[in-house]
Amino acid sequence: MVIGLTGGIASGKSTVSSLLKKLGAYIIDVDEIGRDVVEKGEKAYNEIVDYFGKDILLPDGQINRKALGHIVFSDRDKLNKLNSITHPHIIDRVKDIISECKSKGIEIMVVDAAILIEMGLHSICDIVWLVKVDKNIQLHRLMERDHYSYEEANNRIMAQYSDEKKAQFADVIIDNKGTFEELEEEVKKQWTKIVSECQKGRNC
Ligand SMILES: CC(C)(COP(=O)(O)OP(=O)(O)OC[C@H]1O[C@@H](n2cnc3c(N)ncnc32)[C@H](O)[C@@H]1O)[C@@H](O)C(=O)NCCC(=O)NCCS
Ligand SMILES: Nc1ncnc2c1ncn2[C@@H]1O[C@H](COP(=O)(O)OP(=O)(O)OP(=O)(O)O)[C@@H](O)[C@H]1O
Repeated sequence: MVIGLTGGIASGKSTVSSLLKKLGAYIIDVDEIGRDVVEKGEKAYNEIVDYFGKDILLPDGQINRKALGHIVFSDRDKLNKLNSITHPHIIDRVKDIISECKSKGIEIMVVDAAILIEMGLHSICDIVWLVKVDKNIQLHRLMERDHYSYEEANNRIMAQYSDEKKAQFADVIIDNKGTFEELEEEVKKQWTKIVSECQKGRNC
């Protein structure tokens, strides 16, 4: 069973995936893979430097993610370019990890990605969970967590599909407007359903 876990930036996906990890799921963190594929020496690195120039490099030659983020989240064409360079490598790696997990007999995998649907990764998942959150709460949590200005936070939110659009692809919707305890209770409830489906032999 491959669960696609999506939701806008700062909706609470990492919080949900830590709970799922404790419950026994194997977590595939797509942000982490995205960081790996742009490391110096990795496949996407040269293409990014060729297109964006050496100004986006740190003194040690690594990509300055803060600077690159600043550029792409305020210019849609440049974000599309960065996506066209990085996404094929990220998708390949996610598929490889899923195959490896399956060959090791791991039963429940979670693909945690804010832009799971935008990347088309939902098509390789058996079920999609959406963590949704009211935009004002999202803005507040994002500005607090990453110390972004209102404009920076809003640009990042606007670079992703809305919850309404994501909901069209979701099998399960978790509303994260409440407390951590309420979120944990909902995650456990959904987990119990998945485990019972697996025991009945569906999707697993
Ligand atoms: C633009 C970059 C350099 C900014 O790096 P930074 O360290 O500041 O952010 P980080 O990678 O930790 O991402 C933070 C959040 O931004 C959002 N985000 C990241 N990339 C994108 C994108 N291409 N489109 C929309 N939102 C995105 C996600 O919600 C993510 O959780 C980096 O995000 C990047 O290389 N993105 C392209 C690869 C990608 O799509 N990764 C995300 C897969 S889910
Ligand atoms: N129910 C909640 N109540 C209060 N704060 C919360 C709740 N859920 C998550 N948060 C906080 O909101 C912030 C965003 O949550 P989290 O990091 O899990 O989001 P995310 O969807 O993984 O973000 P990203 O897309 O950037 O990876 C964090 O600071 C987290 O502690």
